[in-house]
Amino acid sequence: MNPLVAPEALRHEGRCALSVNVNKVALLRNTRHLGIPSVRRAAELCLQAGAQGITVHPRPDARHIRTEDVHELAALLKDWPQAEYNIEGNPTQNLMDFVRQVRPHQVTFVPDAEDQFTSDHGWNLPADGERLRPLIEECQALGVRVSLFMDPMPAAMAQVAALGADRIELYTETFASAFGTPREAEVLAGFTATAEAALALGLGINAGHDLNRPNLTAFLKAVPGVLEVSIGHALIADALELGYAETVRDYQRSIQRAYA
Ligand SMILES: CC(=O)[C@@H](O)[C@H](O)COP(=O)(O)O
Ligand SMILES: NCC(=O)COP(=O)(O)O
Repeated sequence: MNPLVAPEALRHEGRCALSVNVNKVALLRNTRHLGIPSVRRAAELCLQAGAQGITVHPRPDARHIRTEDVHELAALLKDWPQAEYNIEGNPTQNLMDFVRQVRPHQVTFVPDAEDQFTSDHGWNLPADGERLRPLIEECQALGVRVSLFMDPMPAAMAQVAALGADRIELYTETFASAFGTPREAEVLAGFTATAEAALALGLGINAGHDLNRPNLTAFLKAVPGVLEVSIGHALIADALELGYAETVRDYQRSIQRAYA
């Protein structure tokens, strides 16, 4: 069992849950027909080490996470009742089938094109809003929390709230690329202002994209109320050197340092 407390309990402690994105384990696995490295085993080792959730982003071209991975991880997560399953994707493409079949704890709507290299922008509201509204309602009717992937734009938070979404996921690439440069403080201020606007409207806050061990503490110190970070690329790269367990523990230490 997960030795740490559940994400909802963490919220009350003012701490942040770590959801490990295992896309890149699948990417490596898919270069042979041998089934290694195992996505399921990677997720299990991360949960055993104290991760509070698993994230996948099954892209339409199945370049990494495949349909069977989504189902296998859903089965695994049933053995981890305190951990959360977060599925990311574009609800106008393949995402809703997964939501209907698997009913994860959370779905993150991301406005990616079918052949997107990697996610690189948030939703454009209100332009995309009316397409999203019925899909948000359907997810919520299935008991699935909905988070919208958003750029750091305080003024857009009212549109998110008006759509009835539960959370935003702050797209953090601009912070990651500014980290350690003279632009860092100014860029972080935009994230802080967006989080404050979201909190004032009762929205929950997640964050992700290019977060890593060096930049995570600074982000969480500056941005209030972050309930969950989903981290994949850097964390799996670290795990190639350190192993999953030591890597997850190290990211947890980075999170703890933000609230020390
Ligand atoms: C939604 C998001 O932030 C992405 O980071 C995404 O989940 C990663 O996708 P890739 O692993 O395909 O780059
Ligand atoms: N939602 C972001 C995510 O799951 C992982 O992004 P990255 O760490 O792979 O950039």
